[in-house]
Amino acid sequence: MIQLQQLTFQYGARSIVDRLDYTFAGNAIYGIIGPNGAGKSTLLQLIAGVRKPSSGQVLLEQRPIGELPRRQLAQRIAVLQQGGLPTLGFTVKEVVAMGRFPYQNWLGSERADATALIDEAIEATGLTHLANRTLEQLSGGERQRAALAKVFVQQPDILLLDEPTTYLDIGYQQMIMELVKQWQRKQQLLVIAVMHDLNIAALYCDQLLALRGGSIIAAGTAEQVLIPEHIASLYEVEALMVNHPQQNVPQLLLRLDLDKEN
Ligand SMILES: Nc1ncnc2c1ncn2[C@@H]1O[C@H](COP(=O)(O)OP(=O)(O)OP(=O)(O)O)[C@@H](O)[C@H]1O
Repeated sequence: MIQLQQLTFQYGARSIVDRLDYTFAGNAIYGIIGPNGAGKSTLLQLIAGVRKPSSGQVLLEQRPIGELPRRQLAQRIAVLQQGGLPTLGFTVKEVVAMGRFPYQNWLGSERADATALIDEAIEATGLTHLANRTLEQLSGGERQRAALAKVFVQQPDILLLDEPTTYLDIGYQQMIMELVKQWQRKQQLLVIAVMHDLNIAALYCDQLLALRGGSIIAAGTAEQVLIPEHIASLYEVEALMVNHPQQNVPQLLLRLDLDKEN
């Protein structure tokens, strides 16, 4: 469980994250939505412990996140950054194995052999045939899957995803979200994902948190959050909501101003 208590982050006098109170309970996928510059990535960095709050706090099981030793934090929280992984000449297998760093001693070895876990993660992400290729020889979608395999082997109980499907075609978007969902359900993880695609967010997230100007303007299920009034207030667009015929969740269509076209 992650609790935000009056969480605030400022650049100079400007509050990027402004006195947030919110609880992320375990075993669910939370989506953070909101316009560009709303403070979504900053919030994720505060939860990851890579930024320090200006005031207020992030609690992990009642303890301020800044008090936890780095290594212990890395065993609990994994972060999938925007754009996947940098390409530095490492193979898929080498990069995935790096997910085990938090469990290794200073000689780079760990008590249990993690080879089977690494192979399993590579297989689950459909990368077995690419395991010995270097990252620069992969497509963007394959690289994103390698990044996901790396966080799988980190065996966290909290997974933070910063726009996990950006730059991916719809096939890869669905594959990444399906993998995350299957893994989340199997391991009962807490997943917190910054999402730009509201329709994907509605399909995969159990709860949504809508941010604008560093404040929460709505929180709840997709049905509660994705209503035209909120969409207008977040993005300044007029939305038409339709029901997904299979999943019974809202999906968004843009309303066109037909007068403007003539
Ligand atoms: N180093 C910095 N100094 C000053 N302001 C910054 C700095 N880094 C980010 N900001 C500002 O903080 C605000 C929030 O940025 P953040 O990246 O958290 O937004 P976001 O909601 O993730 O946006 P996006 O959807 O565009 O990724 C933005 O207005 C941004 O310009």
